[in-house]
Amino acid sequence: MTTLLDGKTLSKTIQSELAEEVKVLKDQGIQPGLAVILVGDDPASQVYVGSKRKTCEKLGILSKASILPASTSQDELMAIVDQYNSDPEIHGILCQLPLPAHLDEQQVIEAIAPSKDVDCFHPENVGRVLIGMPRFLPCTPHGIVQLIKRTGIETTGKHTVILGRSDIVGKPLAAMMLQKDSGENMGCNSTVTVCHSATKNLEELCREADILVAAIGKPEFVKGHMVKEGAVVIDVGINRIDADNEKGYRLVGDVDFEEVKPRCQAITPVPGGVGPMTIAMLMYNTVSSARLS
Ligand SMILES: Nc1nc2c(c(=O)[nH]1)N[C@@H](CN(C=O)c1ccc(C(=O)N[C@@H](CCC(=O)O)C(=O)O)cc1)CN2
Repeated sequence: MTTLLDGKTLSKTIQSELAEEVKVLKDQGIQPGLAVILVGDDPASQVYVGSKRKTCEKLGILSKASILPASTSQDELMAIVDQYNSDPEIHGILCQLPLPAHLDEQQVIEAIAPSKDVDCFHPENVGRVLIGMPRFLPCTPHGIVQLIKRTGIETTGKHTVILGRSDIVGKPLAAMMLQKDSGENMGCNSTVTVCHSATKNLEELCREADILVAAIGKPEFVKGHMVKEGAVVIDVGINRIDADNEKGYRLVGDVDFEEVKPRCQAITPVPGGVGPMTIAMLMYNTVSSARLS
């Protein structure tokens, strides 16, 4: 029997825990607040920003948003970041990615005060994760580790193979899976291999994985023959492919779910796997930031 790693349900459990913590903070006179910046009209980004705002409301977190046109200039965007940096009601700031092509994402990321960088994208916070002294943990990798650990899946001594070397998922997840597990730091004591577009023996490496994480943005790339019997498969991909339905698309992951599922010990679905965990861990960071303020 394959275990379904149900991120939708686990994210609700984590949200309930956080709602309790928000109540405690409010009793102490601390109202957690998150600022979300969205530039342009990318439909998927609009969905994610909407979910972030709704989740804040549900948890009792103050949410402020700057929804800006695609024509916004770098200077205008930087001014908004500055404004939130000095806003005492705001403990977390995020700029939804990707930004329109004319804007410099890295400059925006580096302008966010590290103490309010709840995405954990600022170089200072990325560096802290790398040396095992995190202020925040990056949301998607942290969501993956929570899904694995709270299901009771062993990570110590296991071989984790990550497909994709993005700054948001592949690289920080590699650091967390590699990190020595010392109880509270979300380290996993795993042996890690990161595969990318120039990796030669990618299929062979995938077949060696005890834990296989697909984060390459290629619809249904991982096929049954690439997965070892009894592996744990984590699908980070959220790809919209054309479909003859009301929405005109359906979501598929980077894993061919039907082919891979029968071979696995456990697998995340898409939708309802890693995606909802990303938002839960963003809320976790916002509450932590308020607690630290
Ligand atoms: N500033 C950031 N930008 C982006 C991040 C991020 O963490 N910070 N990650 C992704 C987008 N993302 C959050 O922002 C995100 C992606 C997917 C989901 C999610 O819940 N997906 C659902 C399906 C939703 C749908 O219908 O499309 C699921 O998988 O079940 C949440 C957040 C890139 N940008």
